Amino acid sequence: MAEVVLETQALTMRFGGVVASDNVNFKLRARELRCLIGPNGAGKSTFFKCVTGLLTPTEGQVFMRGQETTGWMPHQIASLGVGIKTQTPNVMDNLSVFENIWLAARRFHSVDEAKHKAEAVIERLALNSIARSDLGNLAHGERQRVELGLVAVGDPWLVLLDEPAAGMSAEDVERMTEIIHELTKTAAVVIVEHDMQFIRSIAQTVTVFHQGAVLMEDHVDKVMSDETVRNVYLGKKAG
Ligand SMILES: Nc1ncnc2c1ncn2[C@@H]1O[C@H](COP(=O)(O)OP(=O)(O)OP(=O)(O)O)[C@@H](O)[C@H]1O
Repeated sequence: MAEVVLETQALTMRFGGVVASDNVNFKLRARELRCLIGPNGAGKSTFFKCVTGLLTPTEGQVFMRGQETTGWMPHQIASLGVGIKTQTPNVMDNLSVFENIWLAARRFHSVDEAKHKAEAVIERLALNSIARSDLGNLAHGERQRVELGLVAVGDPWLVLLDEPAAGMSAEDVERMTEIIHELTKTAAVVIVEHDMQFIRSIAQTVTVFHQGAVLMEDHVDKVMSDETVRNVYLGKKAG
């Protein structure tokens, strides 16, 4: 069986009296693709933030390739070879796509290597046609793809994405799907997502969150036809 690259043990996050993440035991193996789903307020973002270092869990532990990372800062986690895309854009509008990706590559590589790396990522993610355009002139979907380029340039073995398809057109979502499949050739990928069409097009296994806890973890088709899950999405009490 493939190596476990991400694991949480009894991960719990409280905000005052609110248990936003409730005793979550999660495991992801090398090159696995997993979507985290659930209705609004289910605890997906809180879990994502605890794993990516934006929050320190109140209780429990996070492990990446067996290394405990609980309480680490996002840049420390990134230095392990983990690519993180949050909902806050991390790009410079007045620089071109190539320059943005080159700058990200410089964090890991020498000047010359960074150039080769940036060119390779642009090729790999099919960004050639917009490589010389300034970020500020790009459409929303294109910017999202460039942000995945910034993630890919570090050759991550684990990629953590918060709503990469948010606000995208159907065509953009299709391109994003291709990029994510490309990433899974070399990395395990976790995606927090709302867009069910997108989830169906990329995911095999999904983890459903409800009231901070994992309600179900199974194949996307099985999950979507499950009555408890359907009730949770419709706001009925989970039985
Ligand atoms: N900083 C915070 N302070 C207090 N409560 C919070 C904070 N962040 C999240 N919560 C609460 O924790 C619970 C889980 O929220 P979270 O944002 O993780 O859910 P979510 O599944 O990501 O929701 P959405 O799909 O709407 O983004 C909610 O009840 C929310 O109000």
